[in-house]
Amino acid sequence: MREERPVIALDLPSKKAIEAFLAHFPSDESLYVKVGMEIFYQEGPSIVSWLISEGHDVFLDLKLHDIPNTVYSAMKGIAKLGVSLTNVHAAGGKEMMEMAYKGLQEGTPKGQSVPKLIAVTQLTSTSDEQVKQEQLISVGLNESVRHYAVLTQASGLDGVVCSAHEAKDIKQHTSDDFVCLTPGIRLASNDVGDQKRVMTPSKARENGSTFIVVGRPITKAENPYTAYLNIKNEWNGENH
Ligand SMILES: O=C(O)c1cc(=O)[nH]c(=O)n1[C@@H]1O[C@H](COP(=O)(O)O)[C@@H](O)[C@H]1O
Repeated sequence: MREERPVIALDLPSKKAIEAFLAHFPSDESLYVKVGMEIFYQEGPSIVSWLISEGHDVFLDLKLHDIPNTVYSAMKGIAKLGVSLTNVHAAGGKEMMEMAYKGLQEGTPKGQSVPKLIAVTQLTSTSDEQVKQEQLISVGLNESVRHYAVLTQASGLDGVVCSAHEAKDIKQHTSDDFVCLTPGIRLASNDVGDQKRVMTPSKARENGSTFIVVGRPITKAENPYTAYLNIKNEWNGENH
C-alpha cells in the first residue's frame, strides 16, 4: 500500500542537527524518516531508538552488502532496533538476500512485527552509461534493474529501491504489492544534485511508487516544513 508520507532522509551530521531540523515541524506530527550512513556512523543505534521514542517511523538505510553469514548476523541485530524498513544491495545475490531475511525474522523480538526488507537495484545516482561502461552490464540499466527486482522477489523480500522511472515496469514483472521505494524525487523547481534518475512526486505516484524518499529538497530548504508539505501534497495529488 502506498505510504502517504514522503520519507525524509535525515542526512545530517549529528543528533543536534536533527533536533534543530525537526524543530521546524509540529511536535505532534508523526514522520517517516530515513536514518542513513551519515548519521548512523556518528550516533549509532541510539539515534534510531530516540527517533522511534519521538513517535516517528524509521527506515534504516545501511545498504548491507557482504557475505551471506555476515549479513545474516547483522540483520539479527538490526531486527532488535524496532525499525519499520531496512535494506540490502541486490548485487549481494540471492543467498545473501535470503540470509538477510532469515536474520530479520529470527532477530525480531516476540510480539513485534518483522521490519520490511527491500533491496537496492541500481542506485538513482547511476546512469545507463555507467551500468554499461563501469559495471560491464551490456543489457543496460532498465534490464539490470528489472532483473534485480525479479531476483529480489524470488529471494522472498518485500520490494526494491529503484528510481520512479522503473517502478511501473517492475510492478508488471513482479506484483502490484511489491514495494517500490523511490529516491531521486525532485519538484520541478529543485536542484538535481548528484542524482541521475529523478522524477517529480506526482509522476512517481502515476508510475506506481510505494514510498518516495526526499532529502536535500527538505533538509536544505529555508522552511523545511513548507517544503515537506509541498512535496507531500503533490505526492498525494492534493495540489490544485
Ligand atoms: O537507499 C536509498 O535510500 C537510496 C538509494 C538510491 O538508489 N538513491 C538514493 O538517493 N538513496 C538515498 O536517498 C536519499 C536521497 O537524498 P536526496 O538526493 O537529498 O533527496 C539519500 O539519503 C540516499 O542515500
